Amino acid sequence: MSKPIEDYGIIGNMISAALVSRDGSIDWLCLPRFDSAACFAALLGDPKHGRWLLAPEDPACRISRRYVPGTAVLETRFETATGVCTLTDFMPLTHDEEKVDVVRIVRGVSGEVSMSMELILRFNYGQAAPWVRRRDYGLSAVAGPDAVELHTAIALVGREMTTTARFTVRKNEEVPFTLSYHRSHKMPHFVPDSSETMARTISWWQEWSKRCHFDIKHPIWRDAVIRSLITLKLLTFGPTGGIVAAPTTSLPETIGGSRNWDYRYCWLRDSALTLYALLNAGYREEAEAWRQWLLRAAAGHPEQLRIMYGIAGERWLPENEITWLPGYEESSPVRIGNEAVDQIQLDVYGELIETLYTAREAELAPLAEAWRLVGVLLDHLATIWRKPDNGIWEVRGEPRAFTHSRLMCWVAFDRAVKSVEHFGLDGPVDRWRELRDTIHADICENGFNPNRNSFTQYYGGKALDASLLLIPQVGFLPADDPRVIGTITAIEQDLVRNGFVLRYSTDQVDDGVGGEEGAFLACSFWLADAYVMLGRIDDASKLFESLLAIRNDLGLLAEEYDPIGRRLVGNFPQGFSHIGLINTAFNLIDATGPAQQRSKRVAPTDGKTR
Ligand SMILES: OC[C@H]1O[C@H](O[C@H]2O[C@H](CO)[C@@H](O)[C@H](O)[C@H]2O)[C@H](O)[C@@H](O)[C@@H]1O
Repeated sequence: MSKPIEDYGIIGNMISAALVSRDGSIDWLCLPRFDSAACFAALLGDPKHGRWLLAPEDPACRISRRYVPGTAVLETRFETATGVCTLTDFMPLTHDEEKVDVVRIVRGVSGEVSMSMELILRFNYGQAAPWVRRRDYGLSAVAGPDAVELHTAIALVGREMTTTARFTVRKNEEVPFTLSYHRSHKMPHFVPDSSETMARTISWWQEWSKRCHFDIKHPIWRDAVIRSLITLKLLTFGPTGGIVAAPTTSLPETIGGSRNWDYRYCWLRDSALTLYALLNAGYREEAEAWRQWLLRAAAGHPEQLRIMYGIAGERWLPENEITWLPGYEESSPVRIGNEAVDQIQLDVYGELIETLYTAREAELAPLAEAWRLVGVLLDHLATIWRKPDNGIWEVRGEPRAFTHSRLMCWVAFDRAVKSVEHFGLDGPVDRWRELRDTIHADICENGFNPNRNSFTQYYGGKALDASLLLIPQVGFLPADDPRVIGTITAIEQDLVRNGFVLRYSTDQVDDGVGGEEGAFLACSFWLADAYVMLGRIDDASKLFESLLAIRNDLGLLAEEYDPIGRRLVGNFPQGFSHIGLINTAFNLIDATGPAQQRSKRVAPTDGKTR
């Protein structure tokens, strides 16, 4: 039986991440990297697909939890009839991509608590039961290329391919457990001292989050922004700077449906908004690493530009279904890999070129190869911008002339022109200006439906699309242009469900998948941004507050929200949603926030305290 998505917290070390449920069970962990096979996959099945539980034996205990402030160290507090204890979960930082540890420390707070542990290791996404050997420090488990060592002083019992233990913890006692991954042909390693490692991990995260520049006059929003930044950092693959969209695969967009995708990859689309979020919050180093990742990933022939890449820039991400996992609340299939990698999505040219332009505006070190890449990409884009594509939402139905795709083609040429104008860079600027104007006219003529008084999802259609909320934000038309106001009004009328915004209506648009989906949270943040740009600050604040209210108790958001079932759905936690939160918060506290910066093509404020 699956647990609500809200029940999960994330811990991680910028190599991989684990989901820990309220009841003390790690139900998702891929080792050694985000995109490796999971060794705990109960999230998409049940405990026999792998999990690691540490919990009081008393099922009636009261549970509360929090992150140690400013960190990714999770603390769950269990109150039982006989005493209170905490469980602290974290993943120590590491420079070695192949040595990844999870540390869990049970600490007595008062009285005594009887605890039990259950470890079910199933490598290869819940399928491969390992060989388990007893060791003087605990156990070692091997399955093919993978091995883990469990270090504990507690006596272990092995039964039916499950390792269990029972122990009692009293006030001020600490009982640590560590699980350390290594390649099975290599030597195991140890986490030297779990308490010291915890102290080091806490202080690293607190130093990191102290760097956030967000006005302390708004403490609640500031906390939300810091949690979102920590989440974004946790989605970063440290060695390369790539940022995964989410650490999970196949958490469904509709419970019981088939809209289940693998998000453990890096999308070019999410890049420009990520850069604004990082730079405004003062994280230049991370922004620089992200830009470097983008440049390495996109390097090569412009016709071969992909819309997403693996965490090190891999291009081969074939999509397969895992038949032995039943899926979250029976939502099948469970997919590994993502077929969208081979799609044509023309907006990515605009996303990428805007990211490089913004980096230059923000005075990240100028890179000659970045400008060369822009020229090569635009030569190609000039020949293909009229082609039908799969669009921002990666539809698997018929390719169309999506309005948002063309909008971002306009952005691509616009930012190139601005680069020549602002930085004196060399390029065929007259040709780019001409193409920019041609695309602008084309969108206004074919992407706007006068009868609906709205821009539409694709040329000649009637359906709406929430991506059109970005029209003023990217500087295509001012927010008070009647066509923009008409589009915002139409979206408010047609795409808002119980206060949250759908990407499009699955009743009116055939996206080739079937079934419904929840409200896409990034789109709700974009509506709040559009309100800010229109000066409707109260509406923006209200919407932002209602988005904050649907975060789980740890401040985490999934990709979508089911406004009828009132629960988070989709992959979790999702970068796009948290990027939306950060950018909207900055827009709300500052008239020159990311939406204005983007529309005016000026630099993010680069971390100056507001
Ligand atoms: O639901 C349709 C598509 O959903 C995924 O893509 C979404 O997530 C991406 C990453 O944040 C985002 O860039 C994209 O715009 C979203 O639609 C999925 O990966 C696709 O395969 C799927 O068709």
